[in-house]
Amino acid sequence: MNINPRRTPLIAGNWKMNLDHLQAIAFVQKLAWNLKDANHDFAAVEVAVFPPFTDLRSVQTLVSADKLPLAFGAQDVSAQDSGAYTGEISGAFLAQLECQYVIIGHSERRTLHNETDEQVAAKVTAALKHNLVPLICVGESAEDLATHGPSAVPVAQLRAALAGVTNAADIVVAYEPVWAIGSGQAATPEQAEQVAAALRGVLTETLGQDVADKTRILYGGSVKSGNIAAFMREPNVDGALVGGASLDIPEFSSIIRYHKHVGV
Ligand SMILES: O=C(CO)COP(=O)(O)O
Repeated sequence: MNINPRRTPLIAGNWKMNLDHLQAIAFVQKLAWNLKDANHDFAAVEVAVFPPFTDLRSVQTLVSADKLPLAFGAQDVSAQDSGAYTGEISGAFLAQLECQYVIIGHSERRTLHNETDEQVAAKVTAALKHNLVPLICVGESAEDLATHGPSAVPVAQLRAALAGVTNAADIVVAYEPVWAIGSGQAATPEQAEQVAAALRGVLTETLGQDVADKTRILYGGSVKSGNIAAFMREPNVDGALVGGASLDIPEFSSIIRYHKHVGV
């Protein structure tokens, strides 16, 4: 288990394009009750949800009114602040909605929307400008893995994403191998650790030891309640970015409470 006191584990749920704003309210309420009933210690394992843009105002209102100990964020952000960018969402708007985090460079953005490393870097800079913590996603495809080995592509993607980051910024990195996303075939904990260690090396190189020590690196790709504990035992894995399983309250709650039900 990760015992680095500088890194609070983070379990994050990326809802992708699921749950409308009414469903989001019911879901977040139930998730919070479920975790409260289970006496979840939010200071020991942080929980964040990433609903679609159209849900964020509803989630913010609920979290704020009921003082729920849940963090939330958006699934993407514009590199621009404002102007003639139809369909884009400014980091300023997300900050006004009290989003703490924003996912940047998810593989579905990179592959389905041809998002480049340069665009990812510009979005990271924009997020930091608006005091949002960028949750930077990196990961190799099955072809990349066969051609370049396990860490070359994620390492290059992270270097590129940090191009405009100069100071000791608050960031989170998620290693999500493309072949493991939604496939039911998760990486092994050893594979995740190998890449996470290489990514921490990039953080040390670019932002210094202190930032590298306190930055959380998550694993994502077919995380379930049955495999989370093994990932969390790895020294460089500080949490998970969960897709499908984050939409099932008992399952997501079980992932969040990984140390209870499997005795890590
Ligand atoms: O893409 C993911 C989270 O961002 C992972 O998705 P799954 O957990 O559904 O594999």
